[in-house]
Amino acid sequence: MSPDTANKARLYLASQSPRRAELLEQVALGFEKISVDTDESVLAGESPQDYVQRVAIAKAQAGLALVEQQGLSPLPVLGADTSVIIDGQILGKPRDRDHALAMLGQLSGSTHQVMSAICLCYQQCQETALSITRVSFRHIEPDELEQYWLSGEPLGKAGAYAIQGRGALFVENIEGSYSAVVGLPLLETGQLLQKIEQLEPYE
Ligand SMILES: Cc1cn([C@H]2C[C@H](O)[C@@H](COP(=O)(O)OP(=O)(O)OP(=O)(O)O)O2)c(=O)[nH]c1=O
Repeated sequence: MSPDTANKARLYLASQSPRRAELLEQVALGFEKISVDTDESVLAGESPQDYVQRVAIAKAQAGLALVEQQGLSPLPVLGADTSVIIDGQILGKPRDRDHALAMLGQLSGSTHQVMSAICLCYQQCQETALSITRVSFRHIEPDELEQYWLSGEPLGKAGAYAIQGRGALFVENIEGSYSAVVGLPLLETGQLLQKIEQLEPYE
């Protein structure tokens, strides 16, 4: 494993999302990436808030277990989850073209929420934060949706769009945290890291 930035690592990023790594680089928070595999199925009756937080916690805990198993240097482990919520429905990453077009069709001409949860685990401590952003889309024509799918951008993105990419052409308004929509609420990440670094190390 090699450091992902020139800065001294302050945390492990338990994520395969290139966006999350880029966001940490943007604010010069030194980190090392670790890879974990987490089941992202929604539980019956689970609220969107509970869902994103539970998955972020699961990713961080899986990362912490890996760090301990491999005897890596002890640093906080960050897990995150981002979902798009419309009419109480949780939209994750699209399975295929039809799924992506159905999601984008739902988002067209309306307002949705993007929920991004983070969890930092360090020894016996666990801190979580939830960021909720409102995003409004203009109406999108069916042929635009098709073109957007063909660009390849919807795959791997919650709600089948990327605000940091061509998806920005659909965004009429955003109220909340831009970085949280891209995948990692940076304000909360900095705050939780500071908080967890100040805690007494576990004896
Ligand atoms: C809404 C939106 C989401 N996304 C991305 C962020 C996340 O990578 C992805 C949501 O899926 P996640 O399950 O949160 O993350 P992931 O599977 O990509 O990565 P990992 O679990 O390994 O950490 O959607 C954007 O890049 N731009 C956007 O505008």
